[in-house]
Amino acid sequence: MLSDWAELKSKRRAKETSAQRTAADPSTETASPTTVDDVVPLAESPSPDTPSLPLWEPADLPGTISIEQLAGRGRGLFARTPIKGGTTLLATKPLVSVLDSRNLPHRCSHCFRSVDELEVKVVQAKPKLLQCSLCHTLQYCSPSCQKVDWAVHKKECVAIRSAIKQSKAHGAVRLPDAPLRALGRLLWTAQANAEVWRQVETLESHRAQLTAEEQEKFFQLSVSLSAYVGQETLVPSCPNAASVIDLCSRFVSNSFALTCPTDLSNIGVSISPLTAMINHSCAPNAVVVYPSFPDSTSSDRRYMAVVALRDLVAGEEILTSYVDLSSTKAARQKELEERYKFRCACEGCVGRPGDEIDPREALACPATGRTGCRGLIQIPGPEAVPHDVRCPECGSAAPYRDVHPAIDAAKKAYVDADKTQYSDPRLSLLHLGNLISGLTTSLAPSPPIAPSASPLYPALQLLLTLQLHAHQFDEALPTATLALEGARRLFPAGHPVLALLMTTHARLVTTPPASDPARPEPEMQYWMATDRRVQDIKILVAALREVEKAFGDGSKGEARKAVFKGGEMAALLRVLIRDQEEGIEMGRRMKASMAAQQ
Ligand SMILES: C[S@@+](CC[C@H](N)C(=O)[O-])C[C@H]1O[C@@H](n2cnc3c(N)ncnc32)[C@H](O)[C@@H]1O
Repeated sequence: MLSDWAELKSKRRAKETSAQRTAADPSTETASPTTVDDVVPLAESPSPDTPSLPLWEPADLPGTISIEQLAGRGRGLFARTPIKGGTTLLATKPLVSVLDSRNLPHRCSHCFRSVDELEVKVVQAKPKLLQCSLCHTLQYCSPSCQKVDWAVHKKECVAIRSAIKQSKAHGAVRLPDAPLRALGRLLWTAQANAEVWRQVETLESHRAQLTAEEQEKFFQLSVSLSAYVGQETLVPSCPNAASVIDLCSRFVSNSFALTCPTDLSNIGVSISPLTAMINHSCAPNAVVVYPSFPDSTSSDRRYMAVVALRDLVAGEEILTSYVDLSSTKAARQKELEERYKFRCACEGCVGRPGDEIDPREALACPATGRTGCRGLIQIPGPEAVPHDVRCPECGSAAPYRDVHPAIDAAKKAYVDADKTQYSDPRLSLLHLGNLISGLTTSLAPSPPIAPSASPLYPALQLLLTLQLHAHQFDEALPTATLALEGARRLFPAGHPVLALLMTTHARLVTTPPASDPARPEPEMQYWMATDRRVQDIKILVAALREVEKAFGDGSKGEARKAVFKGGEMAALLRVLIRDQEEGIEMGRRMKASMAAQQ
């Protein structure tokens, strides 16, 4: 098969020298264009010639959902009946999920819980993860997780050991990265179960639309894959070069970020052919989450859920966003064209009448501090001459001078902060502090940038993560408040990012002072302020309601819904609410006994 590749490469080079690049499949050579825009025949408008993908009916497809073939965009999932917002539309187990290399040492490789999440359950002793004694790479939270995972890990373990050995011979220990390990697991799973490969083959491949650079990247990936899993595993599923490119292309356009159930950070990658049938919109009506149902078996924990963000009508297409909704339209469209090979013409990109101002590129109303006006002003283009800008909501005017240089400098500072967040979080905090003051103070006399605008919103998100990690809770509260204000403009109601920010905010405002037996007064006074504590419970309950909607109702039968609703994050909030209720009860008893003594 590698000779097949060599032939493909030399053919391509030959074509390139004559200023023409060829498509990946040698049997269907077509001249390819030279820029992303003209290389890719983008699926902009429905094309009646689009070949139909197999209409595979998965066993776990609920009766409320149908699969339909759409001209120009392949298959899609549709609501058969009206469905309430917050309903778990799909609860499915991905074919493969793997942790990225950064998370491998800290999380169970079967149920993906981190040491911190285990600590919530096992209070007495700091829990430890069990390491695979052969590869010393994967960790497990329990012998049962390790035992279940061994079915695939036994092959992966040999491959990882061999990859580590080879990398050592080249001077540095290098672990195969997450996409390679995910593809490896997919191939080993398919070897044992032919149905798995049948599902993989239903995924959309964009082989014919790849650029020369992508072909080169996939060529490198396929060489690494072949070395990692061995020819005997690769060839039965992918007998020729075209089929390996298809596999790589399918992986890129159909894989999902595996996210942590309690902070939504990316921790790895998943493949689910059922969920991958959902098409994209920048104004989505559904979202993919991993609620990690509490108090359930390890295989229950690994469910991927698709949750309705709002009520759906019968016949409505289910649409999720493939891209970060806080990024600008230009950035979203670039990613969709490059990775998913279509030009997005959704409501979020084309806009609705009255939606002229993009909150990602806006200034805040200059009167906000005085009047509380929540209006936004679109940032004028860099060529705009100094003039006054006006808030479209309250009409307040402010002098405007070009803010683009300050925003560009802040974007650079954000990239630096993002890069050093793990290696040097203190430096990251410093960069973010400079960035935020640059965006607020150096914009004067122009109005300040809106908290939803780029790069202030991503900077607030990163700052919040670092402050929480560094236990800087007092500093984190204003950051969370501002980030929540920005997020409300960027994400549709019911979105998990809003639920998470509401939860973080609620936890920061309701955390009691630490217990100190030598100085109990602050804690006593805290609990005896029962009216304020009752308000705190309301804040926590409001966050819980959001989380229950955003992470879904579990949809696994009424009896289980009470526990499963909202997943792990809701379970955590229920514990906090119970603690608060117990604290209030304690405060009331203290007040009563003090009154009795007087
Ligand atoms: C994860 S798949 C979605 C399901 C796909 N339609 C199928 O039949 O397998 C992603 C691919 O679907 C197509 N797609 C998704 N959303 C689209 C949209 N809004 N407009 C056009 N094509 C879209 C693109 O080809 C994209 O690479």
